[in-house]
Amino acid sequence: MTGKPVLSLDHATKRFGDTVAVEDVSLDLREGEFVALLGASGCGKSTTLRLLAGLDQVSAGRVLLRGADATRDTAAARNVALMFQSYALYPHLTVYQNIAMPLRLRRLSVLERLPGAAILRAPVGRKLDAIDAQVRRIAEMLRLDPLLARKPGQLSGGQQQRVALARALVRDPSAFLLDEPLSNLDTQLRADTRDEIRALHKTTGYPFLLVTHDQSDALSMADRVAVMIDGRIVQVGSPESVFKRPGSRAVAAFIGHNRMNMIPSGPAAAVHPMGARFDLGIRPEDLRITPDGALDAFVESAAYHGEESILSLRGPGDIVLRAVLRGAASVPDQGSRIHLSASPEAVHAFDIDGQRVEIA
Ligand SMILES: Nc1ncnc2c1ncn2[C@@H]1O[C@H](COP(=O)(O)OP(=O)(O)OP(=O)(O)O)[C@@H](O)[C@H]1O
Repeated sequence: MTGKPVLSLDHATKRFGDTVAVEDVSLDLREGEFVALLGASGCGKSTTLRLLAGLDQVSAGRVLLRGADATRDTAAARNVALMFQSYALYPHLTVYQNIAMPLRLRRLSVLERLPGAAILRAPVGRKLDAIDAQVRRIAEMLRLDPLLARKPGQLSGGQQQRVALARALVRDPSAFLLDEPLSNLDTQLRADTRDEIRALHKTTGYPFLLVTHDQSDALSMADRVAVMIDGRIVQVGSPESVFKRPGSRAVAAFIGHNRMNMIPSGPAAAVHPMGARFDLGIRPEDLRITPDGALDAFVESAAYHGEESILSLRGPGDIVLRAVLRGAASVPDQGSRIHLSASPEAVHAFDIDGQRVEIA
């Protein structure tokens, strides 16, 4: 990664009473990059984001802004843009007024915000002109210009989302943090908004941090994925590396639409020689039915899902396995015996502590 760090956590820990929400987390958000913080519910993602934004203070460790200690800086001084899943627009204000609001609060005094203030004093007029130019620039970028006079109630969900994005961006933030921005959206809108956020990242060049529990969002949108489990970041890497080379059993189990099969050492030797010493993981979609496959299994059930079929299997030593058959592959009968194999690069090995062992 080439860019300089813009916003960083340096060995940050956050406790709430006896609960350790975030433990010894170090993470850089660099110039122009898109990072996804991925983890299950309650693992500490939102707290991490709040620490970066300055909405919560670290219990230990530091927050850095462009390399300088910002641990005690207020949220306003860090100027980080935030977007949450509920985008809470002001319902009584127009789209234009919603987008302009952060700039009015920041640049105008209480008196200057009164209606008619611009007529009385020229400097106020100039400030309002500058705000107007900025609002129109952002509105154009997000294709909101035809909607500026509407109120939020007169917009679709996706349009409201774009207004919220515009309002967050208008302040020219140091970084843009998004907390589950897609979770309230239906499938189509979700796909569109994903594209929208990706495009926005490209156009603006701000560092983006997306907090999500959804691996598809993380893998499809980010340059780097940070996987968080129980308050710790356990692996950071490209989407491909996190998926193809999970650093631990826990990451392997978390990433992938179908949970990775774990075959204990011993029976696992049927699949790969390393299985004599290590537990082996194989994704259900990487198991193939082949007449000479070394892994015997009994078909307990087969569920047809249209594009794929999922087999529930019982393997040697009564281990439970799943296999995903794609496309036109013929589905074996319930109660039959089959033979399975996997190519060596689809086999992951884990030691007794659950850490990845390279076997290639
Ligand atoms: N203000 C608080 N007081 C006490 N405990 C808290 C507080 N905020 C968070 N926690 C606890 O810290 C842990 C991490 O919470 P956090 O909201 O960061 O998780 P998350 O990964 O964002 O979860 P979700 O995806 O469900 O939003 C949880 O156990 C939560 O109960």
